[in-house]
This record gives sequence, structure tokens and C-alpha cells, in this order.
Amino acid sequence: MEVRVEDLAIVRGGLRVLEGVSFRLPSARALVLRGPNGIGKTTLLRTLAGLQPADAGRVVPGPDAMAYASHADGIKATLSVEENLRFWARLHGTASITAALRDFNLETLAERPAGSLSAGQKRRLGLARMAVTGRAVWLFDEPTISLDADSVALFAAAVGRHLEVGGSAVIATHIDLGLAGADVLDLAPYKAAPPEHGHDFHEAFL
Ligand SMILES: Nc1ncnc2c1ncn2[C@@H]1O[C@H](COP(=O)(O)OP(=O)(O)OP(=O)(O)O)[C@@H](O)[C@H]1O
Repeated sequence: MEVRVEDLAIVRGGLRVLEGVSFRLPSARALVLRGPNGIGKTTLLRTLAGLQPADAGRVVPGPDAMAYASHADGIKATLSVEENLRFWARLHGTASITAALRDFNLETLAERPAGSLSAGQKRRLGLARMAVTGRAVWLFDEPTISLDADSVALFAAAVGRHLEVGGSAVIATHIDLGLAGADVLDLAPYKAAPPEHGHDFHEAFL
């Protein structure tokens, strides 16, 4: 399934942050989002995921094809690792959590309450969630934060397998994940022009 983003403009905190963003992401490909802090990587991912409307332009397919792993891991602390994955699997109508447990090295932690996991283990669980969604397009916001080198490799391998079966991924990251053939989109050129009356706020407080 190809993702098409056409002339997208996005808003955060009432201000346009990016405009004129267009790209095509064919199936079996990954796209790495780059750009300085605050350029709008998170905001773009949230818009692709359907968590906030676009200010202009369009995204095809819609959010039902997307699974989003945000900064927050979305973990239920009182449930075990396995129960968390089963919960998400049921929510998305998928049957098995076996591959997700294995791929993210969670098998020995399956019975542990998720709230007792280390930061990196929690992150692995948050990422494993993507593998039980059955969604074609995976969206990741800084997925490697808290991960050690082995876990980064696990993550890259899991994304690689998803691409092999025709999935795709959009990943905001500052590090090189070693994903073969990933495209890179630098968002800096799409920074929205400042509003014409951008000084009003400041003046109001003088
Ligand atoms: N809740 C909010 N209210 C107002 N402005 C916000 C809010 N969240 C983010 N912003 C602003 O929107 C802009 C885009 O933020 P965003 O988080 O999308 O950037 P980013 O590229 O993901 O940054 P980073 O690399 O630091 O994670 C920034 O200028 C940020 O300060």
C-alpha cells in the first residue's frame, strides 16, 4: 500500500509549523524523517496517524492503515507484558502475540507487570505493540530512545521484516538505524513562514 502525502500543512499550538509537505512512500519502504528540534516531526506523525487534522493537503490512506508508536509508550502498568500485548492484539483483531514477544526479546519478561520494567524494556514493549496491530504503515517517533545497541538492532530487524512482507514505516529519528534503502526526508525546507503579525503577542506584553 502506497502512502501519498500531498501538499500537507500542519498546525501545532495554533501556529502552522510545516507547509507544502509532499512525498510518496511505496510499500516495502521506510522513510526517515529528519530535521532540527521543533521542526514538526512529531506533529507530522500525529497528523499521519489521524490524531490531529491537517490544516491543508491530504494523506492517503487514512489513519486506519496506520499504527503509531509515540514518545509515550502507551503501556498499562498494572498488566503484565503478555497481557498488554494481548490487549492490543484483541483491540486490533489479531490472533498471535508470539512473534512480537520473540522479536522484541520480551519472552523472559512476559509475566512481569509492565510498570516494573526498565525504561528500555518498556520501550521494547511499546514497540512490540506495533507488531500486533496488523497495520500496514508503522509510524515511529524517536523509537530508539532508552534502547541499547542490541535493542536498536532488534528494532531495525523487526522493521526490516515488516517491510519484507509489504509493510512500510515512517520513522522520526536522529540516529542511523542501518535500514537498507531507507529514504530520508529533511523537513527543514518545509518550515512554515512566520505569521505576518507574529510580533503582536510580544507587543501585547510590553
Ligand atoms: N502542545 C503544544 N502547544 C504549542 N506548541 C507546541 C506543542 N507541542 C509542540 N509545539 C511546538 O510545535 C513545533 C513542532 O513541534 P514537534 O514536537 O512536532 O517538533 P519535532 O520536530 O518533533 O521536535 P523534536 O526533535 O524536539 O522532538 C515546535 O515549535 C513546538 O514547540
